[in-house]
Amino acid sequence: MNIELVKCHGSGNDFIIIDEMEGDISFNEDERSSLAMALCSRTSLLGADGILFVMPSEQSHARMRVFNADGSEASMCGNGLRCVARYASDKLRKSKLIIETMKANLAVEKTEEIFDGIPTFKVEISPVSFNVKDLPLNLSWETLKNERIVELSDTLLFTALAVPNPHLVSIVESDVLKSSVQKDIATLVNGPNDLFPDGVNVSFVHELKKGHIFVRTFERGVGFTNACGTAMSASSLVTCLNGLNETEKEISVYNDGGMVKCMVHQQNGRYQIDLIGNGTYEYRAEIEVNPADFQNFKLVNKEIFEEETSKYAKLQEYAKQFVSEHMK
Ligand SMILES: N[C@@H](CCC[C@H](N)C(=O)O)C(=O)O
Repeated sequence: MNIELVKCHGSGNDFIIIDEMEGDISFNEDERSSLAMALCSRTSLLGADGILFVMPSEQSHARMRVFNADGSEASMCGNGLRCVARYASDKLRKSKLIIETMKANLAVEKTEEIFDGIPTFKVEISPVSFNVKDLPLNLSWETLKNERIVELSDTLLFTALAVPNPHLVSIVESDVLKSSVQKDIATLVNGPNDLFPDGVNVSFVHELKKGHIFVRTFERGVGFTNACGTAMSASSLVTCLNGLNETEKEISVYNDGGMVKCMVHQQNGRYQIDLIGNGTYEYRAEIEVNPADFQNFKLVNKEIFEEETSKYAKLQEYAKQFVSEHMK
């Protein structure tokens, strides 16, 4: 069979978009997982952090399912939702849409450019829960906010939250950020362990200056990525809870792949975060696959979006410069 795809990224967190809207291709659950492992492998002809399947929805304009590079399915993906927002808004010619995800129907919209010439999308990140059961995190307390987990570190303070995929966030100094501590902790909680039976995305956050933070994430099912949208949203909320930032005020979130903006809203005791950033097309391609052997797929053609890539490089350069000037 032949599959047409679009390679897209949000802050350098890159995805293969496969469109199942028309019903001319579809996969069973094992095939989706095997396809993700085969196409996302960095040694393959494509390579990505995950696959985004765009499907028809009965209640929304489209449905997104996200599979990590290791073949596991995640309940949400913030950078991926911006990519799907771009794809679906181009396809359906609508600038505001609702996208069905595993646990919620989320509002997305094309918005003012975050940087010159960069197609920009605002996506809703919700629901948010601090209940450890929702990650799940096996602790006897109901929530974990700025607490030690002695099995992981004697000194760091962690906050656990589901947005609704699971996140463990710690605000750290730059020496900790530059050390191997994050990798060691993330490897532990994403292997066989009693605390996080389903694994967890682990983020270290560093304040660059008021209203500007740096976030690096080790993603469940992938490893370190250039950025993780749900993690940057969760981290922005954690900085508000810690008094570093304020709700209803824009927070610039820098990452290894660029920069996004987040705004945390609180209404009737519930949090919701706006994640605003690029949805950049890298290329369009067609592959030929044998469903019994996805790994040996052939690349039939590839059309690169040079202009988008070069415009995005300017944003990346700006973000890199800002981080190097403000990292204490
Ligand atoms: N990169 C994504 C999150 C993808 C899913 C995550 N690895 C998980 O397993 O929860 C984002 O931008 O949010």
